[in-house]
Amino acid sequence: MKQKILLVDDDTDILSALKMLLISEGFEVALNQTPEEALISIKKENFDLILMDLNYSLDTTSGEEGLQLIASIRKLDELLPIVVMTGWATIEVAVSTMQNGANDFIQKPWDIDRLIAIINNQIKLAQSEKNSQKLSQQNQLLQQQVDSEFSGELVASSPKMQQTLAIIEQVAKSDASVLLTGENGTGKSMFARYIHAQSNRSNANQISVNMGAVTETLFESEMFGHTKGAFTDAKTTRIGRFELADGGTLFLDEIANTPYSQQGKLLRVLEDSEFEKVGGNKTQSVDIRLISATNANLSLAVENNAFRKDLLYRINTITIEIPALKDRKEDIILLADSFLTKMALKHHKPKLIISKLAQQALLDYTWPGNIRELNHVMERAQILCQNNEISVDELGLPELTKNNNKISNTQTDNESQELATLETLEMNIIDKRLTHFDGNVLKAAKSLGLSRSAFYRRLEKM
Ligand SMILES: Nc1ncnc2c1ncn2[C@@H]1O[C@H](COP(=O)(O)OP(=O)(O)OP(=O)(O)O)[C@@H](O)[C@H]1O
Repeated sequence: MKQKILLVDDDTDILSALKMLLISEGFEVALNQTPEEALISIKKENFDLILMDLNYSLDTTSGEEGLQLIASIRKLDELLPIVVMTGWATIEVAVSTMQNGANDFIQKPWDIDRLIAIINNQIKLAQSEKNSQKLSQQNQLLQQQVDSEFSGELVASSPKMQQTLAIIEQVAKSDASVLLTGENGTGKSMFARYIHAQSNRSNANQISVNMGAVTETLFESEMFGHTKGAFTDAKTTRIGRFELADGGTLFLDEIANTPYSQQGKLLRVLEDSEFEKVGGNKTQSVDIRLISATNANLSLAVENNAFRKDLLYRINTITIEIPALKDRKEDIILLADSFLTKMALKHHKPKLIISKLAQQALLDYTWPGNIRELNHVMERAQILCQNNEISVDELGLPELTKNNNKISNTQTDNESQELATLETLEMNIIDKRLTHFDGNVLKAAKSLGLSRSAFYRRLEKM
């Protein structure tokens, strides 16, 4: 795509000469004769650079109008390169324009090679500044993902998971929108990452958004970004998640929790692949592959007017149900074992083994919290284990805890059993509420008198 330069000068001869020169150098060019026109153009269109005069009204030489224009452009966009031209260059003027936010300065009549070199340099610099802003935001998000999630190998040996994996691998290479459904902790986020890694976009980033954690008021700013000054706290331009995911994959987790009032906006961007930053009126194009996940029944949510039907059709080109752990028993011991391997490596300790009885207990349990719960059970067992073999008691599984009078001879054991019981109670209540409210975190949290973040903290603990 050609780079676009806005030329601002009251002298039409200069505009024509520069236009010819820049077009011959491969740029696209737009022309304005006044600062007012220039500001309107900049608000409407994306430019890669502004090349501008300092004086506009007849007989003025103060440069005041130009300096004001620079300041106004900077309020709209901190990174847009501005190169100033003037016929009476002095050091003071140069310093003053730079202090007001211009990036470089050239004297009229211009030296063609120098002008082109300045333009190319400034465009490159701005581009790399934009990229580094984008990268640092992407890094932050990716770091959060890496910190919060198990990054071990994917266990999927059961016939059910083999079937699911075959579909996932087939779908991954296409650009189709994928909706992953399944209970909490079944691995939807993990499979979203897997799909991205297997896709043709794997060299670009996958950006995740937990839709349940985005507040209604900040929804647009979070998703589409905002311009500097768009609202009181908008001190700098912010890049939204759509823009960060450009060229890659956008993963919308807990999609059922998208505030209803924002669903129309989300749909529009998904359909048009275009959006505007909050406070800006320039349209930006974006190229993303969408993966969404939910543990809610979205068709029911549509019937209850909690989820837009048209949005559902847009996100569910392919729906893949990730089976609950109780329906893929063949994976349980393999998963438990892989968690133990990972923990042993992490803590530089010998790997523990699981006794035959403990293995049977793991197979008999129903795993309402699925793989996340299994991970936590193994983590706790690793801490409580007295020797190198995990016993049934040390698993502390809920049913066993309730009926077991024989265990807990030490005080530590007693405490951990009590903790297990409380955790279990809490987990059961949270699970029931989530099922009752069809996976709607906000409603479930409210019904328990908890804030959304307090509820998420507990979910995370589970
Ligand atoms: N097949 C798998 N092999 C190994 N680990 C897995 C597998 N599936 C899930 N996990 C691990 O289980 C945990 C829960 O998985 P994940 O967060 O992907 O579930 P989820 O379905 O997205 O949960 P939620 O609905 O609560 O967001 C993570 O630590 C993940 O790494």
